[in-house]
This record gives sequence, structure tokens and C-alpha cells, in this order.
Amino acid sequence: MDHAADALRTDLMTITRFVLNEQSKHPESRGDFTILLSHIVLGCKFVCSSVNKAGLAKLIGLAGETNVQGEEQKKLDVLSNEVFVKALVSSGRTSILVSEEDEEAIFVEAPKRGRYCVVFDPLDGSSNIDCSVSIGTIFGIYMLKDGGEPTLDEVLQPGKNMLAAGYCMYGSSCTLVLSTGEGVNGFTLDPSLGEFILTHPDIKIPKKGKIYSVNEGNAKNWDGPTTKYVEKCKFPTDGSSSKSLRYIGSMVADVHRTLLYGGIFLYPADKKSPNGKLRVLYEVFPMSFLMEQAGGQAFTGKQRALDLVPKKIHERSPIFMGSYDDVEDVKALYAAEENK
Ligand SMILES: O=P(O)(O)OC[C@H]1O[C@](O)(COP(=O)(O)O)[C@@H](O)[C@@H]1O
Ligand SMILES: [Mg+2]
Ligand SMILES: [Mg+2]
Repeated sequence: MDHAADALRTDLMTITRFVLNEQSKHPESRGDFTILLSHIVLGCKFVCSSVNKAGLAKLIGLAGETNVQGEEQKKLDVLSNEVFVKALVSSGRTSILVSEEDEEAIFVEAPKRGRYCVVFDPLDGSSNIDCSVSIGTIFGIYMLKDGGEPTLDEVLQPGKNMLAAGYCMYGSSCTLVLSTGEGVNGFTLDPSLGEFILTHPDIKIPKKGKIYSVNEGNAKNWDGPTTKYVEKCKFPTDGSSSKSLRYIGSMVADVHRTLLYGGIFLYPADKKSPNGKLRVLYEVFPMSFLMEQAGGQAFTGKQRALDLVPKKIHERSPIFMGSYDDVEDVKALYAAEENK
């Protein structure tokens, strides 16, 4: 193999150049979105570096401990929230921020105010922090309507109105997956360069998968269609092979695997939590947006997830997302239940 020729053929694309290329497709663009995204990327790099040190926390007092100067150190989820709020406000491009960690939405004051609203889960999968299992950040971006004072209605909108969505997974590598509504692309952080490099161009989810991903410990409280679906995964009656179960318990990691390998991720309703567990604005919507952009589907048990109109910023919804055919099977079971 001629390595020089091979190197010339391979395009090295940083996330910055990727977003600038996207921007050049919209001549009317003022570059605001590019600046906003660069601040999100900065937040991800900062959290990634803190997550990498988390295992040392108890030893040297990095999180939830008192450091040598006697200062109280912050827990990772609190720290991540502060990092993202600061990064987003200082971009000068946001008006409203909705974070899982803040009860109320944050309205950015002029003159720092900009054209975008960002909804985010600064650290997803928090139960996995202390055992060094993959965790992540999830975000979605809405554009502000022109004119007037921003109100909560700007973010209480269906997910299909999002301009962009993505997540960053802090795992064996740090991977940022992004969609600006024209497909899905994945970037991996090169820690020595401090740059995200395009490593997963144009991600497409397989049409059907061999994996299902769910917390089966809740099975005794599931409804009929969910119970039937999971039974079908294990004991198919149509001659197909059984599906394998994989469940990490970090939505970012479970959805990332589902996007790349195919299959289905579900967090259904159950008798104890009739609305499921996952939050519509900053968990269900961004991940559903990515799934659809990659050719998959996302369904709530009643409707297309991206058609939901949230009434409250921390509203929850059941969710089934993944390969097109697998979600189609779930939809058929719910339709059959309704026609009984
Ligand atoms: O432990 P459970 O009930 O299976 O829930 C797991 C789910 O909860 C979450 O951890 C909730 O997110 P947070 O950690 O951001 O609260 C998801 O990442 C994950 O899919
Ligand atoms: Mg979460
Ligand atoms: Mg969280």
C-alpha cells in the first residue's frame, strides 16, 4: 500500500471545518450557528476532561470532596451543568436554556442574548459515573421566532421543529454525534490534538437489528404491547432468530450502540411511571431526531415522538426508538391493542 497516496485520498475533516462547510451552503447565514456549536463543542471537551479524572476524585478530592485549599469541590453532574450554562451564555447566541439540572428555564439577559434556544441534559447516565461506565451529554437546538421577548413557548415545541440535535459520549473514546437536519455524522476527539475528527460520516441505522435494550427489571409493571414485544424478541414465532439483550443504563451509550449496530432501545411506560422515565425535551427529542435522520423511527406508544408538544419543560414520555422495522413491530402491537 502506498501510504502517501492513501493519506491524500483520506480527507481529514475537523468538526469546525465540517460546520463551516455546512454554513457555506446557506449564504444568508451570519455564522451564529457555527459560533453556538463551537461553544457546545468546548463544553463537551471540558466535561470529557473532567469525566476522565473522575476516578481519581476520591484520591485527590476532585468531586464532592474538599480539596487541599479547603474548597468544596463539585459533583460531576453539577459541574457539567455549570460548564454548559457558562459555555452557552458566553457564546452570545442563546436566549433560553433548559437543563435537566435546573428546575426553571434560564432566560439569557441582553446584551448576551442570541437567536437560539438550547435544551440539554449536561450529564446523562449519572448512575454510571462512579463505576466509569460511559456517560454523555445530550442537546437539542431551536431557533427563536423573530421579534418580541422570548417566552417559554419557544421551547415548548414539537421535536420536529428542532434545528439540530446531538450528543457527546464520554466512553472508551469521546464521540460527538450531530445532526443539523441533513443526516447524522459522528466525530471522535483526538485528545492529543484537542480536535473532534469526522470518523463516522453519514450514519445510517440498519433497517432491522439483532439487539433489544431495556431495563427488564421493570417487566412486571409493563403494559400488554411492551410485554408482548419483549417476549417476541426472546421467543420469535416467525422463524427469525432471538434478539440479544444489551442494557448499559446510560441513554447516550444505549442509543449510540443502537444507531451503529441497529435494533431497538425502549424506556416504556409502566404502572409505577405511566409517562416512562425519560424527559421529552432534552432526552427523547434529540435522540428521536437523530434516529429519524439516520433512517430509523421513534414512537411513544401512541404517536411519532417528534410530533409531541410538551406542556412543561421537564415532561416525560415513554419511548421506543431504533431500526425502522423493529419500531414498526412495536407500532403494530400498539395498534392491535387499540383495535381490540
Ligand atoms: O436505571 P434505569 O431506570 O434503567 O434508567 C436508565 C435511564 O436513566 C437515565 O440515566 C436518566 O438520565 P440522567 O442520568 O440524566 O438522569 C438514562 O440515561 C438511562 O437511559
Ligand atoms: Mg439523562
Ligand atoms: Mg442527567
